[in-house]
Amino acid sequence: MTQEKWGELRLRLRKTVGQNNYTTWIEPLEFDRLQDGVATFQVPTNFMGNYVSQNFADLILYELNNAGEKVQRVAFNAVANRPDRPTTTQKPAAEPAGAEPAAANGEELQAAPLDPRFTFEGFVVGKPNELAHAAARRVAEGASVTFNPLVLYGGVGLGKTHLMHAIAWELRARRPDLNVLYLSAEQFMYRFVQALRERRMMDFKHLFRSVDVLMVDDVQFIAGKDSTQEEFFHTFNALVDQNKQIIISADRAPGEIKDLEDRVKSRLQCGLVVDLHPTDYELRLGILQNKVQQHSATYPRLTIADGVLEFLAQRISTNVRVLEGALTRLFAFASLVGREIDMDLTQDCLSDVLRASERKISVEEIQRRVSDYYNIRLSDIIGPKRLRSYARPRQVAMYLCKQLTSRSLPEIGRRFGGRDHTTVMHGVRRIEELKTTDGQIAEDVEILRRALEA
Ligand SMILES: Nc1ncnc2c1ncn2[C@@H]1O[C@H](COP(=O)(O)OP(=O)(O)OP(=O)(O)O)[C@@H](O)[C@H]1O
Repeated sequence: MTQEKWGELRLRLRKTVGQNNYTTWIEPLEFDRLQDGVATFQVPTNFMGNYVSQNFADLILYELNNAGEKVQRVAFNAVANRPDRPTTTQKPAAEPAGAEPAAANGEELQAAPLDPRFTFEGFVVGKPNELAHAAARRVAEGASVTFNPLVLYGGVGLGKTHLMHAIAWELRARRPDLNVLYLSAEQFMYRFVQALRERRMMDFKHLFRSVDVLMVDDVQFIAGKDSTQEEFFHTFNALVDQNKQIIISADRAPGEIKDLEDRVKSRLQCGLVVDLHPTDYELRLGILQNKVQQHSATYPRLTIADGVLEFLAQRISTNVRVLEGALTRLFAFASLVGREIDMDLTQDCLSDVLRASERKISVEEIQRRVSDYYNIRLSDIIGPKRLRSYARPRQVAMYLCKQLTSRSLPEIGRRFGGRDHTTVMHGVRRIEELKTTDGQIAEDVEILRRALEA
């Protein structure tokens, strides 16, 4: 592909993602090469590479193929990286113990940029994250240090980095006098290795000991890297001695990080350790509603049909990043095809994501649960009787099959005694209507859904 062609494609992407996203994320991408089905772009930083890869890679891939290029994958390479350490959708793999990489030059050695969207205002609070949020808020007040360090831990994509950036933004606003340094554990290591190579350890020590608030993201990265851990330990102690605030994130509780020295573990456990629990349905729905508002600013003409967000919150329960990615993709595709975001578009556009996060709920299980619930026989749900006392539970079961499985309408029809797909569609629509007018049906459906998902 030529640079000119990329230039044209880029402009097409601007239409889809909106001017703001374009200026921040797409315009800085430099097309490098297309080889063996992989289109590689240069990006200024790792952070940006990860972000673009998570949020826009699908769209870029789509546009490239749409323009006739044969591309299977897009990759983003931070300018500061060595050529053999590309930034792809994955987080950097941990180095084998002791094998610390050579230092990189340039951008990567600066403090990591803060994502403008990762603020407290943009963080949706629910039961699973309320403690972590409250602790983060407290630290962000910048008052006297009450717990040191604050350790936020939790599984992938549950909002650790978001909360850390939010603290940093808030501190910048409230206490501009404080020297706040936010960086990933990986960057800490690069800085350390570079200082060693350039024989500038004094500068390194001075820099890290002069910050007022040190925030280190993904600390599990330094596990197994002995000299980096040692330096981290000394930095940590020096700052705690000066009563400077330290905030750490990790993907698991400090005690459970393999190959992290005991002395580092015990230091991390000295302060307040709070975890972000996996999201629940209500939190996921809240996050989706919040993100829809953000997308609506970019795509003011797009509408989203009732039930779509509830469906996504039910079906995608892995992590928030996947949920967000799904929504970004939906908006992008809906704007490309100029359609409302309804259930059909959602199922078409997200079939891979939905399949991947599909629960193991079968049509048979739904039929069994529903018949137990309404105290009728399984054969009455599947059989031909049209009595209301069978027909309504049958429609509820069809509705739940449509919501909770990836079966198509004809497939569902077949499993309900060989009924036609239009009968299933009618049943699903009927329950959708009744859910809004008949409180009893709404409650039945909700109880059954929860029982099936439990
Ligand atoms: N409660 C929330 N409200 C709004 N957005 C959220 C929330 N939790 C997570 N997100 C969003 O989900 C995405 C992933 O979050 P983040 O990067 O903070 O996860 P993480 O826990 O640091 O993951 P990792 O372990 O991969 O580093 C971000 O875009 C973030 O804004």
